[in-house]
Amino acid sequence: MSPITTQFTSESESTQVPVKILLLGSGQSGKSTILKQFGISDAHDEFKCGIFSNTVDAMRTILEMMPQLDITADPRNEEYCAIIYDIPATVEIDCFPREISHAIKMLSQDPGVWEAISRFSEFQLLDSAEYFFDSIERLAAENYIPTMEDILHLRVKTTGVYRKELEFDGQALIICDTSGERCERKKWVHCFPGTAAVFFLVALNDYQKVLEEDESMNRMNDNFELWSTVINTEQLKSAKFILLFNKLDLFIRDFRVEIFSAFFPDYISWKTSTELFTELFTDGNEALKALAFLRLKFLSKVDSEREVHTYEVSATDTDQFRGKHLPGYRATIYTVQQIF
Ligand SMILES: Nc1nc2c(ncn2[C@@H]2O[C@H](COP(=O)(O)OP(=O)(O)OP(=O)(O)O)[C@@H](O)[C@H]2O)c(=O)[nH]1
Ligand SMILES: [Mg+2]
Repeated sequence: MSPITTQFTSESESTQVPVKILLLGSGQSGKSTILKQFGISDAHDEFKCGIFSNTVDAMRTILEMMPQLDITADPRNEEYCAIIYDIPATVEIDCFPREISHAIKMLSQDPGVWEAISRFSEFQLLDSAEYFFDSIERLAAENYIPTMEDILHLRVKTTGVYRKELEFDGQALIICDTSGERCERKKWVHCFPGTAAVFFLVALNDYQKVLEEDESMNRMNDNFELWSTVINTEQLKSAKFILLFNKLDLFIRDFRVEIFSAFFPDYISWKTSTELFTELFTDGNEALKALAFLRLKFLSKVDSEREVHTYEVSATDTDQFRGKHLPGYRATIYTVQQIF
């Protein structure tokens, strides 16, 4: 049995007494994606429409941002830009018209579009944009049925609180998935009574982004403030806390030490002294050093008597969730199932 459920089971009178778990964290930290890992076991047709809208919306956002970023698309792709612009904003399609999928395919090969994607920190771009663009031919196939991986990449903003009852590893659980958007966080308080554990999610790549609802606020700073508030909340004093550092795949893929150290000016001196005095960093992976630093930053906001478990995950990674070891990752990385 996994570490968290083992604790709950030994403490609760019976495995049939449901254990209440809250998923908290800022918008897009991956709360609903974690929950999907428990709720969906197979491919599902009903997610098609959302996947198509995510794909079209992401391409439209990029095209709309390109003039502001001073980037132009290849003039030969103008007709494809026009096709994307012509799709009504609220369109609900459950299969990709050939014309649209072809336009997305051609545009996703445009160097201007690539450049805009590489400057994702300057605007609000869906983390799954590249995943969907890379999969466009498969998504547009006549007999397409979304895979588990597609569904995990789908972004649907949560509103209010979504409560799910399930049995996991023989233990009855009630999982409350909340909305992380600032204006929705006041609703969290209604879920606090009876909470056994809080899973607080932080998207590791947030240091490169600003909030959608307040573009003057860096998302990592918002995470620090939110974490300090939540961990010190009186009504959650007896709950166990699990700090989940999510989007490890994107953090490692996009890690740039100069951006990270510009955001955390004390990082380089910390790294240098840690390298001198410990053997922690023998594998030389820069992103994992930064991860160790971030973990300390978050834990520094916690009272010394308080126990907090930390894990790093990629909530969309089905290979990881099948328990495979990923090369270059530390052996201590758990799957979400293992953590529960
Ligand atoms: N690549 C990658 N994408 C992720 C990961 N976790 C979540 N995502 C994507 O990030 C987006 C946001 O995830 P959600 O689970 O909807 O985030 P949330 O915390 O529920 O957001 P709100 O409902 O707005 O509070 C989705 O498109 C997910 O597919 C991850 O570990 N890696
Ligand atoms: Mg959600």
